[in-house]
Amino acid sequence: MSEDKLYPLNVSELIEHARNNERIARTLFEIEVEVMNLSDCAAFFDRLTDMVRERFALDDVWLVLSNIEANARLAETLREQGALNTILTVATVDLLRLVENRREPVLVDELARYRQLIPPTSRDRLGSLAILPLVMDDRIVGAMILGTRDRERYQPGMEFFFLHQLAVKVSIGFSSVWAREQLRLLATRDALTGLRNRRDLDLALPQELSRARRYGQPLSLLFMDCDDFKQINDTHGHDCGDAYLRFLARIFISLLREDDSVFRYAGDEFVVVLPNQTYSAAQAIAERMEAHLQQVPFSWRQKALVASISYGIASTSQANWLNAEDMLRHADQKLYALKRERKAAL
Ligand SMILES: Nc1nc2c(ncn2[C@@H]2O[C@H](COP(=O)(O)OP(=O)(O)OP(=O)(O)O)[C@@H](O)[C@H]2O)c(=O)[nH]1
Repeated sequence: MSEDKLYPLNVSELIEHARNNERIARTLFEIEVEVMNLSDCAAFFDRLTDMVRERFALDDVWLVLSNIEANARLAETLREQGALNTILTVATVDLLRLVENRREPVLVDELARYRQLIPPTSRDRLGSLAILPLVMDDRIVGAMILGTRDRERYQPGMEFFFLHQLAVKVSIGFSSVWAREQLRLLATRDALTGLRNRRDLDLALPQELSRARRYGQPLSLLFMDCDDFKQINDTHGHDCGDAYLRFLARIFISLLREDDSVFRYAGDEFVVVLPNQTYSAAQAIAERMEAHLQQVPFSWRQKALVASISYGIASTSQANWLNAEDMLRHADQKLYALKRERKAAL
């Protein structure tokens, strides 16, 4: 995207200039159409940076996010969704200083000062940059950066009308894909623990079951419930109960594999879906969780509370479940049978 011929001197140059501008405008429109309907942030960002790099013959295009609190969720979402292109994180003060706190593109051909905005692998090969501030909710939250080996291509003081247009389109596009993403998160996540919620389990479990059937693989699930959770609330307060549930969620996630999923089913009940795991593997996981909770107490205001859970297992390696509800009900019944057994033994 070169906009260096601002005042052509003759008619043929003027026509060429107009044609060039038309080409750029068309390309920008094509990029906008292509990325407009992408529904997740990583797909939006990957497609956008690939297209900008290809269509404008750039050497590198990447995203920089400032380290403000609001970006942590965005960065995590991009990571979870497996964004393939480079994303750098920089301190907000540094970013604002380097883009001079402006919402317009910054063109630079002296790169030393901007090193922290450039991926290490590109630092020694680029000659100039166009830094396009990314604005969300009226705040500069990052930048999309266009890098080229050509030192002449982006120079301070150059006209940047189309780059500015691109920056605005990127900001609007990113804001709307992120808003859609957050709506989806609100609908599928439990607000207290950040785990997937029951509604998401209702969608995911039938899919996992039919996938397991199709590929002839086992599928197991654990239905888990905290023991005497009401007593924790009653003795230490609701805040402690909330923190305890968040603690459990972190422990469960840390002990599971990437393919496994944990859901908060209700109050103090959790469901773990274990694709490709047999009954005995599920049993081993549940025992590992119990043992871990015995060893790592939850600490609340200098007190160590030992969390304990009961669980029930349902597995396709034991029965040929016709549907997800039956499987879930079976695991729930097993859980309560174990609870009764444990209480009777006290
Ligand atoms: N702090 C907190 N408490 C919750 C939340 N959701 C549900 N609860 C409480 O969880 C408690 C669950 O109590 P019970 O179902 O009797 O379970 P329990 O005390 O663990 O008893 P057993 O399951 O028989 O061991 C209730 O007191 C609910 O008020 C929450 O989000 N935060």
